Amino acid sequence: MNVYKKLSWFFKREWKLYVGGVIALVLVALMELIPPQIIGRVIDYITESTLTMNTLSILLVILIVAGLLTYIFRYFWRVFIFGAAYRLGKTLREMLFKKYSDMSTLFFQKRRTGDLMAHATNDINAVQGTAGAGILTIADSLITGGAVLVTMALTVSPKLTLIAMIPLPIMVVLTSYYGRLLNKGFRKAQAAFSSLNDKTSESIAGVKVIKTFGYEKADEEDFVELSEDVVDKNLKVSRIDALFDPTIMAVIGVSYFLSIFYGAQMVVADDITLGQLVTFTTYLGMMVWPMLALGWFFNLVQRGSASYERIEEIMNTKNNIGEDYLTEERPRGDIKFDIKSFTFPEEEEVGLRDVKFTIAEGTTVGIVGRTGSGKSALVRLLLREFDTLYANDIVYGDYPIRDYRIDKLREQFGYVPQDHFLFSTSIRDNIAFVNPEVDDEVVFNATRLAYVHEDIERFTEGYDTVVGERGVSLSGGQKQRISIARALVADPEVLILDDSLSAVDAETEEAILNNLKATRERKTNIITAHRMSAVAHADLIIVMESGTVSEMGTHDELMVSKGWYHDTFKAQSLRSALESNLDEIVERGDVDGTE
Ligand SMILES: Nc1ncnc2c1ncn2[C@@H]1O[C@H](COP(=O)(O)OP(=O)(O)OP(=O)(O)O)[C@@H](O)[C@H]1O
Repeated sequence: MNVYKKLSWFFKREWKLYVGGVIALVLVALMELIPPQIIGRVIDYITESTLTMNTLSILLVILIVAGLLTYIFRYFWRVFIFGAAYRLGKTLREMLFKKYSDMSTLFFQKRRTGDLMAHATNDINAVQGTAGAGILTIADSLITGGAVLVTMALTVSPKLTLIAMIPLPIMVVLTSYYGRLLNKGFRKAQAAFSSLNDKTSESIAGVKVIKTFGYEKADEEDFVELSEDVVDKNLKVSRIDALFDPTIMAVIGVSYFLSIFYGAQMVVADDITLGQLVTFTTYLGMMVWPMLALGWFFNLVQRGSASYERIEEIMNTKNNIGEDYLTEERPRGDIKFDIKSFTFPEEEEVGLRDVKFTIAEGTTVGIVGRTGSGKSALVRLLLREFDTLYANDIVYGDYPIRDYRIDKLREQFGYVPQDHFLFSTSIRDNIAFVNPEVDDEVVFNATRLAYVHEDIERFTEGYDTVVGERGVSLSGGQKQRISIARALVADPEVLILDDSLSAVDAETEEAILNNLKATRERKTNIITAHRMSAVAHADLIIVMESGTVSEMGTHDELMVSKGWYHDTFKAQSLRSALESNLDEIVERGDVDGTE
């Protein structure tokens, strides 16, 4: 029942619909009381030989009117109560989606996609069931059941009514016990469904890897195993489900037995007429639905509670990004990194330590270093992906980054992440993502800067080409350059390219960097890269090594100091010179490629 208390905010909001629905249910219950009365009267008139054509016609007209009104009121309770439940589903889905949108990347790192999707679908459906069919079943069972009981007592015999109701408490005890069992089983079934959901989405996303490794069969077996688990858990729920109806029918059977046993004796003793006994048993037949509804109610409540608890768990998860801020100002100015130590969430080892450097406003800073040295971690800290896990601070302009409103801070950046992502929509919409209303010229300008305009023009559908799941596959380099164009459209104060030139050849890289140099002269640029050529032109180069800064300076300074940067730059230059020489030799035909 707790779930209703938790949903009280919704019932308060939609009370009019629920009151309307319950009134319609009461009216249906009242209308349904009429036919048994008429049947009893007709039987008694027949046994007393007093039935006239006139009386019969009046009784039939009453029956028809009652039937019509029942039809109308049934329609209204459905619209009111189920309508309210759909609104609950919509509200919960929106709340959940907002929560997902507000959460940091860490949240998504820890949760499985399928699980998050299952919350938004299956769990919400179960809660919706509690607010719709749940309310219906309890209201109907109380109203119809109550009305039938009172009528039985008032129009036939209170004593016989009491006798017929003797088995009722047994039913209430048993069905609420089944309900508790069902809660546990249903939670497990929902969790199994989440895993299956997750497996499906991962297999679809990773279909290329699965196929190239010839892993289809093993993947299918994994899927079948999870699918069997879902069936197994749901079968357990069904076994509990299956206990409800037979228990209720058995209780009603006992009630019938008691009513006929004692009712017949009362007819013989002239305490009630035969017509009254028939009316009584007809009413008892009408108790079948309210009792089944009561059983269903316990069932729905437990399903709804299990699912609501799962949703609540997500809603109560705290965002690890602090939401307090000190200033409404937009960040402007130099960016000063002063990180004493930073540890990744749930890690023990320090990820970054003693990182101290300044990115002057309007300059270009390159960050290089071996793989895993902490280049992306620096960028992610600047974007406030991890908020509270480091000592000292990153100061942007006048305030530490944590003192700005997060949306204002992030608006300053145009970020091209390492694992770039394109939406399943047109290339144009992908590029104009931050501002769909932007002029085509702005989009073209960005794609020219990112050196991808001509590639896009070559597609039959040009900028309207749909990418991803529902459209063409783009090359890694094309995706990267479209992602760069997307970041450039907003002409951000700070452009961050996190290893974003890795999939383009050296010439394209040079062209893009020249474009950026020419157009972003007064803006800040942060470029992380593996190719030293991508940062050689930067005003400041930071070399990272095992989470700390090992070298820092301009290209010329670093070449003089002859450290890792110098060695890597030399080695990479030599390799590219050799490669281009080799290309020239092959082109001239001096080398027979086959031998
Ligand atoms: N969320 C995380 N939790 C724990 N460790 C992490 C997390 N993200 C990154 N790391 C670890 O931190 C280290 C630095 O990672 P980072 O991505 O910053 O390296 P990088 O220099 O950008 O590497 P690459 O050039 O390969 O992209 C790596 O050892 C990585 O495994």
